Amino acid sequence: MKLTSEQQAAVRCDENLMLTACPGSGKTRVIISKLVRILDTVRDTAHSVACITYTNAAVHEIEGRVRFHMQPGDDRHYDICTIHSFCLNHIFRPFCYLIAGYKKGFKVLTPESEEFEKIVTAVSAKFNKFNLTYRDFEEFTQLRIDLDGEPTGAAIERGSLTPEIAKAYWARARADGFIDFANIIYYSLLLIRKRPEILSYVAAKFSWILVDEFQDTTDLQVEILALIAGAGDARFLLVGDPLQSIYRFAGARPDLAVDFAKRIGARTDIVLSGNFRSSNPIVAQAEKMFARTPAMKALGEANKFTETPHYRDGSSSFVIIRDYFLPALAASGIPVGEAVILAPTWFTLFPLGRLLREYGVSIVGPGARPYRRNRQFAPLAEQICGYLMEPRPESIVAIERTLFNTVLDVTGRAHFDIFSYEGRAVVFRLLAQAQALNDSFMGAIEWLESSAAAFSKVLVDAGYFSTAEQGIFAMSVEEMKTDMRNNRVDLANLAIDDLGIYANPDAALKLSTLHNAKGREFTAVAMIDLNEGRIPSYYSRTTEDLEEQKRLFYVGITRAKRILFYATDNSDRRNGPSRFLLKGTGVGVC
Ligand SMILES: Nc1ncnc2c1ncn2[C@@H]1O[C@H](COP(=O)(O)OP(=O)(O)OP(=O)(O)O)[C@@H](O)[C@H]1O
Repeated sequence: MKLTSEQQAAVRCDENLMLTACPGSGKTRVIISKLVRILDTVRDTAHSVACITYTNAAVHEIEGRVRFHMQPGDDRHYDICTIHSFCLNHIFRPFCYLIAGYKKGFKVLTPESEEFEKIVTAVSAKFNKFNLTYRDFEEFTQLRIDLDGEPTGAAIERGSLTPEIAKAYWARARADGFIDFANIIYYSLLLIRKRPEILSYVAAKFSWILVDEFQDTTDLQVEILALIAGAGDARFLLVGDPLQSIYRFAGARPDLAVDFAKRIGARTDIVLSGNFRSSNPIVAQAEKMFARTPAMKALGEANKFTETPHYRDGSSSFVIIRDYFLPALAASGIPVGEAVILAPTWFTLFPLGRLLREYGVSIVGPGARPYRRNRQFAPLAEQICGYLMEPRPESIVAIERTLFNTVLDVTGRAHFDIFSYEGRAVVFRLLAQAQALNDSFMGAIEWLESSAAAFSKVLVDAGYFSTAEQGIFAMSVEEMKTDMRNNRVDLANLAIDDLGIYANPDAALKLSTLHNAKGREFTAVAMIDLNEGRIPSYYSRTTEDLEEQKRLFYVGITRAKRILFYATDNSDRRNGPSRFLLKGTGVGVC
């Protein structure tokens, strides 16, 4: 793997290091090279290296890339994980028998699980809250615990939850033997704080701990790492970019990262300043927002692109995307699948998505589904609707995989023959049924009801479902309808394409919030809704809030490789262009 001299210096540094890395600077490459280098030193010892990343997607990416460098037996010496799985596997699981309520074990309460839904519904009912929307459910996933053990987080500070509801939720989860992500971190901290023998056991295990996206590590997480650092000989490579810290609402604070680095005496003099992602004009925009020291330089292939970033003001985001962004993509020969529309909040993306689809552009939705993802018929229905929208041979493999998981979910039986010739024939039968129903021009709800019945019959004939399991899809459709009604979806006008957007077709235009775009890159980016009040949002009152909004804007700019579009909406005359677009306070395009 080719490394720049800055990247090499970071990999070779054998002391504690806090590495500040500009956007697109190849942090992943550095972390992988470091991991491979450390493995050479721990192979014949009892030690390991932990590589803590921010998301499961990052875990998979690093795992996939590290595999090429591994020797047999190496897997005992490294763990690539999120901070939650680090705490779960190395602290909470081995010692949970010490905690009342978890003495006999536990199950993790994931937001996709049915138990999560049951617990949230039951606890909300106690507080007289019924007909929950996905926002209500989401608020429970945002709950956190502070260093004193008290409930906190945006859902309490500015959402609809109270500390009493949070406590009731956790008590109920615990009574049922479940633990959520917030408590995994909290109990792990308690265990190592109160039991020195546990702390030294954990600290002795690791010779190195590598932490990616360190700027978004929360107070409790930093405390856990600090205790481990104080109790053993583990060295730390902390990689991050304080200018991309955008999770304050989740408890992240860049100043904590700096304090921790000081506490462990980490070097801070190595910096990655080469950006391999973006063109010169885009890097120049980012530098106007935050001038870095040393300045960020465009070093990658995108260097050859010269398009200057555009600003457009229009009567709606849709009009700007239709009249300027899509033609700009076409003029540069960029497929829409390589482009993204980024907005400060997801709710403006829904109506935009619908207008774009009506205009004939296939899109990948803003992520939030109007029904719960664990509905048993939903994944298969989405994949098949995706295929109806855009019949691509690659989608067949995804449908097969989804069918396998759905059958496993419904029946508890793993039918590996789904991946055989016979299995593929069943998939084609499902697609033929789906197409026939689609051809009769029905709405999405009628299609869901009819296809639930038709698909069940195909699966019974194929031997994947028993006759007793035949009605499960229909029940699942009823649950999806209830969810959608609660989420105020206009069922009468729901189209089959509305469901297909969740199947994630590669060739579709992506719609995402700025937050969800973190860590990703796109050939072309249109940032929309860039009005005062939206970014910075109305909620941003303090200097810290405003700084965080500025960093969010910066994350948006730095996702682009070649084309960057800024759009404001002049339909609401009270809110002019965001200060981040102006000279002096921003990129200076208007
Ligand atoms: N030494 C190098 N030579 C050529 N390309 C490189 C080098 N290092 C990294 N890259 C490429 O740069 C791109 C950006 O890398 P990566 O996604 O790791 O960025 P990042 O630092 O995580 O960015 P961000 O903080 O914005 O998410 C990748 O396509 C990667 O392959």
